[in-house]
Amino acid sequence: MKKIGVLTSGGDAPGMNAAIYGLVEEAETQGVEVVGFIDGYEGLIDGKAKALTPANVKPHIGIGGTFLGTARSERFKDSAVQQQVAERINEELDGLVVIGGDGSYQGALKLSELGVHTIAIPATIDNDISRTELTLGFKTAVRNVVETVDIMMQSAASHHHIYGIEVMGRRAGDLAEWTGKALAADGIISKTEDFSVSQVREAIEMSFAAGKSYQLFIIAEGAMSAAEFKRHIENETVYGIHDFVLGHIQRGGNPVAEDRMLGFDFGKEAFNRLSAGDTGLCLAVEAGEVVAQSIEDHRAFEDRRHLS
Ligand SMILES: Nc1ncnc2c1ncn2[C@@H]1O[C@H](COP(=O)(O)OP(=O)(O)O)[C@@H](O)[C@H]1O
Ligand SMILES: O=P(O)(O)OC[C@H]1O[C@](O)(COP(=O)(O)O)[C@@H](O)[C@@H]1O
Repeated sequence: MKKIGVLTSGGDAPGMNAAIYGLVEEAETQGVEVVGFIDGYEGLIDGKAKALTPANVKPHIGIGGTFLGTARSERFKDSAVQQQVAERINEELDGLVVIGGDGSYQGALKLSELGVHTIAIPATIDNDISRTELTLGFKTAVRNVVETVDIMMQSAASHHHIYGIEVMGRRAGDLAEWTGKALAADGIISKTEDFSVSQVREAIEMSFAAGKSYQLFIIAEGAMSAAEFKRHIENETVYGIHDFVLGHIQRGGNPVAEDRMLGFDFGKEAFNRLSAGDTGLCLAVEAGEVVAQSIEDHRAFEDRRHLS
């Protein structure tokens, strides 16, 4: 193996830069060159890349986002484009590492079917990839939500307000569940079927009766919007709701140590897999260890707690 490529794709996730570092550092020990494609599959299509070394990647390991840039590339979904890209990559490189979420995995699978040696690394704040205990960025997003809501609650407590806060997660409820627990929320709506006006009313009444100074409901974006939550509660009870969408504050921020360390491990393992001649694999955490699985098995995401 002489030269490999790496790209970050889909929603950025803190820890992506650490994964690139783990890959580049391991590659250097084996004398293998690494190029980083700019803006995910967009850079792959246009041949936009830069040479990566441990020295030029290291300054980014403590920073959120991805210094390579990322994109949601519609162009790459076209099979003729995939074919052209695969032909070029097969001439120029000995392998490719794709760092991204479940959408990016599908692109990685296509490339591997077209003969490009491809390994995928799970990176998304949603933690919505099947058969891995963790995705890169999730723990940092949990930290972001908890610290932000802690601040918001100081005002809520002063006014005895009821907050309905919508968190990200696309179709998955992990971010809502983890942060709701950490914040001792009065209710966590992580799936649509978790929502019941009477339960929310009861929770508010119990909370007030217990003398709590504020009420907090954490809502997964895939379950319902904070605006919908407010509408239901205000139409069907006497209570008023302050609704918030936390938005992209959840996705940025310097990665927590766990996301950096996991990134290093994923990057290193991705290199070792390519070096062993593997392809069509994605990395995962199982019982706390980094393992490799077939990307194809992830197609249906059937064993995750996805929302309908
Ligand atoms: N079925 C597919 N075939 C080929 N490429 C895909 C497919 N689905 C997604 N992709 C590529 O992966 C990119 C990222 O996917 P997206 O779902 O936006 O984010 P994530 O990877 O974070 O889930 C898409 O913009 C597209 O370029
Ligand atoms: O930033 P965008 O493009 O509006 O996308 C928002 C979506 O991206 C995420 O933040 C991350 O999703 P992915 O990692 O799957 O791309 C979701 O939680 C959210 O639904």
